[in-house]
Amino acid sequence: QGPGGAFGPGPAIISSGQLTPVASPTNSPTTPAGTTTTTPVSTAVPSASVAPGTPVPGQGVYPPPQWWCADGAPYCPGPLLQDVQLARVFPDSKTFVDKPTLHALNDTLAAWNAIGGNVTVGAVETFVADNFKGEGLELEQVAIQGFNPTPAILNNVSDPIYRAFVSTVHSYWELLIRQTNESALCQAGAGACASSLIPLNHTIVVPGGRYRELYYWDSFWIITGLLESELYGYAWNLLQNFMDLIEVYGFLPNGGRKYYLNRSQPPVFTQMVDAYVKVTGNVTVLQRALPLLERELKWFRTNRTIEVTSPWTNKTHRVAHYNVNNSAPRPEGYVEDWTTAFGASPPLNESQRSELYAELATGAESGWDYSSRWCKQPLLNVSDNNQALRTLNIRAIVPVDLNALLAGNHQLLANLYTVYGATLESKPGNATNQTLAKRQANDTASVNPTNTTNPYGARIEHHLHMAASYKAAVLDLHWDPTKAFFYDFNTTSDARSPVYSMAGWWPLWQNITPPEVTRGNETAALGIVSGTRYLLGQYAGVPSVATLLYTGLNWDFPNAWPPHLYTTIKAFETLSRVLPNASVLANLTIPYSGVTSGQLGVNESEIQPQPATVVGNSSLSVQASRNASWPRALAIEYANRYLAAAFCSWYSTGGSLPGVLAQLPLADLNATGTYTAGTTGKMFEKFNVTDPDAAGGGGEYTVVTGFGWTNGVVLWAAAAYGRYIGPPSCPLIPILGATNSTNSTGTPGNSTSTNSTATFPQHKFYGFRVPRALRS
Ligand SMILES: OC[C@H]1O[C@H](O[C@H]2O[C@H](CO)[C@@H](O)[C@H](O)[C@H]2O)[C@H](O)[C@@H](O)[C@@H]1O
Repeated sequence: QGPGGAFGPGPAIISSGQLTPVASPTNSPTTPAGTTTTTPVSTAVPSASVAPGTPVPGQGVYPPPQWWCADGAPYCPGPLLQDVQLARVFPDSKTFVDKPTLHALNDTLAAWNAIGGNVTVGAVETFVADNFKGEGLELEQVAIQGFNPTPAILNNVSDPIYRAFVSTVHSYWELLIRQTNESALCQAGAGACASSLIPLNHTIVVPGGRYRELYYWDSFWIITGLLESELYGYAWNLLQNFMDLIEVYGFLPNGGRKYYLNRSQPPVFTQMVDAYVKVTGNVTVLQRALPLLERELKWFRTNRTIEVTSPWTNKTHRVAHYNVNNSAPRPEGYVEDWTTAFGASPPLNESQRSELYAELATGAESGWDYSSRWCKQPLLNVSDNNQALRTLNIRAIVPVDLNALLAGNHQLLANLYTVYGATLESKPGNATNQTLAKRQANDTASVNPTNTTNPYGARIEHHLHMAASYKAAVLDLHWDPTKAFFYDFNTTSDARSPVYSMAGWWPLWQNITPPEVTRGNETAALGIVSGTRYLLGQYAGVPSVATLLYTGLNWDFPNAWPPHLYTTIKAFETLSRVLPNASVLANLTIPYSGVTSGQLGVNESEIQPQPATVVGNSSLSVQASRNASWPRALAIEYANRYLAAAFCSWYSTGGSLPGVLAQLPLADLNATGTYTAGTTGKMFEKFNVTDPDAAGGGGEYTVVTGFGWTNGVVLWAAAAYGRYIGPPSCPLIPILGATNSTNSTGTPGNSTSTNSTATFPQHKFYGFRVPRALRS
């Protein structure tokens, strides 16, 4: 990869007109186009936080031009970008690079050059105000089409509060659907304005907040939710956009901005196509998708694999790692990356800085930006993350989740060829085609490489071989039979990483079971879940905490991310399938002493405490889980915790459900420390393992709300497990259920819940609220 590498001499750019919009296949669900509604464009005004005459730091030392950014636009690393970003006229580095220029690129560059040397913060402030438009202007919100206010999944949710909540989350898609705003688009050429947006031909669904464009791996959970919401057309549109992107660039970039073109993200496109085909039975999408799925997987194989010899078996495996060719700060994280390089001691020389920038971009490619998983010394200085970030070593790590995912992708692609080949064999228009496809897509056993009648026999064989190859690597390099869990493999130390992380569930998500478990050994399987059974009892919030190390990084304790809630439950579902006769346990949770030795990578004394101020641990509140086999019970309890966290954090930021649940009084909302006056409930991008009421935190930006994958996983969890889950219970938050009864169901200091059958808001909880801000 590099100049002339992945996609030719310069960046190829999709612009309207360059790509022929793809027609909807005849039997696809309606593909919505857009009727514009109010476009939520914010125009952050540049504002200096120091005296205008203050010189911008760092002048004269700039990173080299980057291979992916040949047009000298303001979002490309160079003097303009660095001086503007280091003037810090916006609190968030992403704001500036999302602003299109007001005038032609040439005029903008001329205005910049006119400033001359010795750039001051005031000069930057004026330059940005005079030459740039609102960030995100090139995308517009569109009115949702084909919206069914009562999708079938609502019937799967027993509790009335949750049902109304899920219905509300379902309605949030409209807030996140965008289409390229043709009228605001910068055309190609020197006389045109410049914008970092990659224009797309179809509607997208954005995560929300500062993430105002398409994101690659987020879109898998977004599509999962869209399918639950019966919004098949928007799922189809996302797939078409991804296919357009593969056609133009040869791979899928991190997101829909040109500054993301030097990297990808966890490759979940095959999973998206598979999910779409399974739910809709629409296999015609495969006609275009199959060659492009091939292309994406080949890109990973060509650009992101290395050979590693196992220290245990001496076998050599070709395995994937994240690896970005980059020698400049990330444009959207410029201040942060520059500060990591320059703001900590000892000073780094130019080549050390280049290496660091490659590591930082590679961390972003992993989706886990950033985490103790990738650091040589994650706990070096927890009050200054720059110290740990300087020890990033991600390119030398063979991530367990990535390799498990690739194994699963090849398996799914073999399945999809089988399905598509079968439909070609039957007559076009045959009414049984879709039924057949749907059945086969759900039946992995249907893949038969010796099926000579399938025209794709050779491709099926190839992908089964690739799946087996990645699977063998995962079981050799990542599975630790002593600790009974899957870990990253570190090529620097030639050993497995000691960090217990949620990535370790991905092999089971992708149906890779260790040999002990495959043989039906329940004791071995209980060893795998021992750590998570302990965490379920230890913490009050969503137990799928990224890691157990409290570093202050975004993908570490206490943050629990929606994708991992999903993949962990999927892993439990795999165990449930492999062990159909698994026991019903008297106690689902266990003490630390019951955890397989060494599994969690930290001693009991190093386990972060559950703050006593958060009471009302909602674990094991689900009656159904008490009678279920343990893999199923774990899945139910995880879903319960997740729905509780999504609901409670939304409710404590002003959420209400007309006729079902009143908004909290202002005094209570203010006490939460997360409420912003005048707003309604927020859907957070991540949660806190210790507190179902709170959002996650840390990382390089303020917690984001919206939020695509959060909503997608709420809808999925509700559809799959909502029937088992009773009323929500939020620690120390009075739930103002609509009821005529004045009976209190709570006592001071306990969490509570309410039945929600009646009609008028009433305080149901006479407890007290501990302001989050006062908690340790
Ligand atoms: O601006 C900082 C980084 O933001 C993104 O990463 C985070 O948000 C994404 C969107 O929800 C998510 O996909 C990713 O896992 C998060 O860590 C972006 O993807 C990064 O490239 C970017 O540097």
